[in-house]
Amino acid sequence: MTDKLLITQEDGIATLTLNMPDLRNPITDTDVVEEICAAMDWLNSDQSIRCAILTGAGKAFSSGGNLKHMRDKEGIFNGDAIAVRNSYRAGIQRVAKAVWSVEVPMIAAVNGPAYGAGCDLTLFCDIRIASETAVFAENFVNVGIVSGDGGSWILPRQVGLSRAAEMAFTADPIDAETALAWGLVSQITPPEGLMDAAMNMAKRIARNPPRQLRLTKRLMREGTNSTLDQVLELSAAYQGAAHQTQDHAEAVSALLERREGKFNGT
Ligand SMILES: CC(C)(COP(=O)(O)OP(=O)(O)OC[C@H]1O[C@@H](n2cnc3c(N)ncnc32)[C@H](O)[C@@H]1OP(=O)(O)O)[C@@H](O)C(=O)NCCC(=O)NCCSC(=O)/C=C1/CC=CC=CO1
Repeated sequence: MTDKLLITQEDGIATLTLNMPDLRNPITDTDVVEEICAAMDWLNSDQSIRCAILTGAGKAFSSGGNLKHMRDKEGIFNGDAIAVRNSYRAGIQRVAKAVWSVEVPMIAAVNGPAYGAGCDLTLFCDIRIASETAVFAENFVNVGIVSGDGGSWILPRQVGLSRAAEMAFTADPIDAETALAWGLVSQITPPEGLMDAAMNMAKRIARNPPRQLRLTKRLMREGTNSTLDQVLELSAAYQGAAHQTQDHAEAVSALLERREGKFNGT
């Protein structure tokens, strides 16, 4: 482990901070990839975690692919077309899959620029809250490459085909106001209020029954690639299980007794 991904946890909320601020938090170095994937595994296995926040240290959320490594054909960019293709599979593509399929709700607290793979990393989270200083750029063509990290799959799902095309073809960054208008973020805050806003939302999520949060997220993920019939079938199965839980009984009692429910994941 290095200190390129900082992890803290409090009251069931994990905060993950990309931590290479001098380079604006690029995310393609092998150790960064491994740390992000390991963190997602941990979020899945630690049932005490109810919600996670992902942010960047310093001025940027993430500058995406490491341009210095690209320039020097270093690390994952070293080798012929086959080698680079395999590096993508073993690297950033695992990050995309791990973040997209992480079981707990994940909020991206976008504290500054999010470029290329950094932009897509925010999109694989469930919710995005932006600082006024956030900008989003799907700027792969501007670097002379394509989005090898699943951006062409996730961006149209988040902003629609037309706006995704505009972002990907122009490579122009969009500011926080535009991101809000396009539905890419749900909230804008002053820079100093960003983490409080993200924590506030995380707490509102984390006060709900934890197993049901994970199942709800899984159903929504399944919904992106399934028919209505398939989702109804799966949700009936999950619902059958949910109705048997103590947390369900506690939630119903709490609502009827006009009090806050206390949930323990059973
Ligand atoms: C808008 C910026 C992100 C931030 O601007 P600013 O705060 O003014 O910071 P700078 O002065 O520009 O930069 C500070 C130092 O950081 C270095 N740096 C910045 N970005 C990168 C990067 N991506 N890789 C390596 N180093 C980076 C910069 O050179 C400065 O270093 P020195 O102090 O030594 O000079 C702005 O920095 C910016 O626009 N950065 C480029 C963003 C970008 O285009 N990223 C690539 C997108 S494409 C992509 O993500 C590609 C892949 C490819 C590989 C695999 C998988 C997926 O993605």
